[in-house]
Amino acid sequence: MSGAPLIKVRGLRSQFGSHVVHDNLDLEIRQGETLGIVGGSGSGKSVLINTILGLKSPDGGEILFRGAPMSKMSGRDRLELEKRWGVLFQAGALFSSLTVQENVMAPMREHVRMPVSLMKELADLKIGLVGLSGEAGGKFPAELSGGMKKRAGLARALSLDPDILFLDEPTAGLDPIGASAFDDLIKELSETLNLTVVMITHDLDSLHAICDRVAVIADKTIIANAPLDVLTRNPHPWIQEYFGGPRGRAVLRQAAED
Ligand SMILES: Nc1ncnc2c1ncn2[C@@H]1O[C@H](COP(=O)(O)OP(=O)(O)OP(=O)(O)O)[C@@H](O)[C@H]1O
Repeated sequence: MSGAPLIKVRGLRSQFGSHVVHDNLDLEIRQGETLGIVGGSGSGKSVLINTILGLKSPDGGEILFRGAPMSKMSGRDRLELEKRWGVLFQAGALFSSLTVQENVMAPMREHVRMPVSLMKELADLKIGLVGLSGEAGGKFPAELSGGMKKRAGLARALSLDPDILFLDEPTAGLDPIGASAFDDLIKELSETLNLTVVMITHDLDSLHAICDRVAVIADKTIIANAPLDVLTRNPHPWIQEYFGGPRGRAVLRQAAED
């Protein structure tokens, strides 16, 4: 279920030296939706997410949160806001020297004051929520499979009960069964926790399985942002090539049968 605009990117320009990545890019993320972001390699998907997250400053344009420019927020308001955002980066980025439980507790230690026993309890709750056993909580990242690492990363992203979840290629590196199970998990969590999900992905199955809308980056801007069935009728050459290839056609055939 999606609703009012939550985040608006308006006229974004991003560049590194003379290399312009985004030029006059507009994007709207709606409350409660799962938005997929696709685009060729190097088209600026990660830079876009990093800019929304405040890890990179816009070189032009602005990011609005519930209508308010984020650049004008006080440091304190910004920090409060960021506590409500969960992020799962591409590599999972777990601390290798900490157990899964300690990894999930890390954002709590940084942002909230509560007894460690309560943090442990909450961390175990999140670990269960992503489908990991209690035993996994005591393991170190190196002892986990790729799929388990992703789940542990997701549990950490959920640590502070976020409203918005940013996922950078969450199913990359998983086998098709693992990827499909992870898609199901994200869908289930977004529905039960009423999350807004913004997800970079190259995975056509994920786009079909969980995204309400899909935004396409090409030519330094968002060229389309629509539900998958509408998007695939867009004549832009990149969209036609992406969705019209053999893998794209297979997913769309499946979508038509569902
Ligand atoms: N810190 C940086 N310094 C210089 N250039 C950068 C930096 N970060 C990103 N870029 C450049 O910005 C462009 C967009 O990068 P970005 O990582 O957003 O692409 P992407 O669409 O996420 O690609 P992929 O699908 O391959 O992960 C690339 O040309 C990249 O080289």
